[in-house]
Amino acid sequence: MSVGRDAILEADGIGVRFGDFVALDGVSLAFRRGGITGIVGPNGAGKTTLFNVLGGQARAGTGAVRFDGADITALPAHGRARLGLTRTFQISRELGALTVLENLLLAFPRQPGEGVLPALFQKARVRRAEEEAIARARALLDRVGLWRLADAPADALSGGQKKLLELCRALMLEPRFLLLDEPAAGVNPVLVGEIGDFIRTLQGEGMGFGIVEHNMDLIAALCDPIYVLAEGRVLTHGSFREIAANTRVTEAYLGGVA
Ligand SMILES: Nc1ncnc2c1ncn2[C@@H]1O[C@H](COP(=O)(O)OP(=O)(O)OP(=O)(O)O)[C@@H](O)[C@H]1O
Repeated sequence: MSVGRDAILEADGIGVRFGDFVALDGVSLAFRRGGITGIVGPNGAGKTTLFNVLGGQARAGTGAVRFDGADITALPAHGRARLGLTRTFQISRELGALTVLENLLLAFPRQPGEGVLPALFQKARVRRAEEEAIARARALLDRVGLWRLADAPADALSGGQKKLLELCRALMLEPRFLLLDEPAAGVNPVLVGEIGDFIRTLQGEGMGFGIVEHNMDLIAALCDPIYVLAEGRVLTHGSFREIAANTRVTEAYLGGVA
């Protein structure tokens, strides 16, 4: 399957080493504009490392990353977010102590400082930005049914609610393309379904996704194409039916890359 000119995000020959260990070895893949692309593979295959390179949290030793035709290989994460590319992060212990609403407000992009503005205008501008952030946060929390928990500490949420909060944090940046790191991990099956529905709704609004996930039900329900990573390389890619029928994929999951 070729994504070709439909690609919004592309990785080209990405190589990452940790000392002598090769975590990614010339990985090339493409994410379709407005599509939902899956990345699966056994533990240690390099999926999170690849997401870090795509999101700007880590630099590759070799290769290039392009977003919407622009070379973003050297662009830091906040620069990528400004272009419309962002990713989710697990709610850390520090963020868990903050309320649900505070988590979203912290994620709101800050305006670049304009030091020459008189203090009075600056204040008005900051207040407007705060009001905008609160309105955006409220609208998102309403959508996922978490507004009633706005003042609760994030740590008090269930695993699934935390995943929805992670998603909303990323949505505060109004991305065009979102990388989701294990959106179903630690989530009960009912909420996995709800998270999947929400992703589909966002896709219907024009957003594209890349999803790293071990939950094959969610991958099968949402993703096409799906890339299979094993030992730092792309083993194959295709529809869920195609990769499920590929014996090299089964073997990779059982421990030996064919
Ligand atoms: N900072 C690091 N230093 C050394 N080795 C690392 C580092 N980060 C990752 N690795 C190694 O690189 C390999 C790929 O790790 P990565 O987390 O990308 O895999 P993964 O496919 O996301 O695995 P999982 O499904 O278990 O999350 C692993 O062997 C891991 O131990």
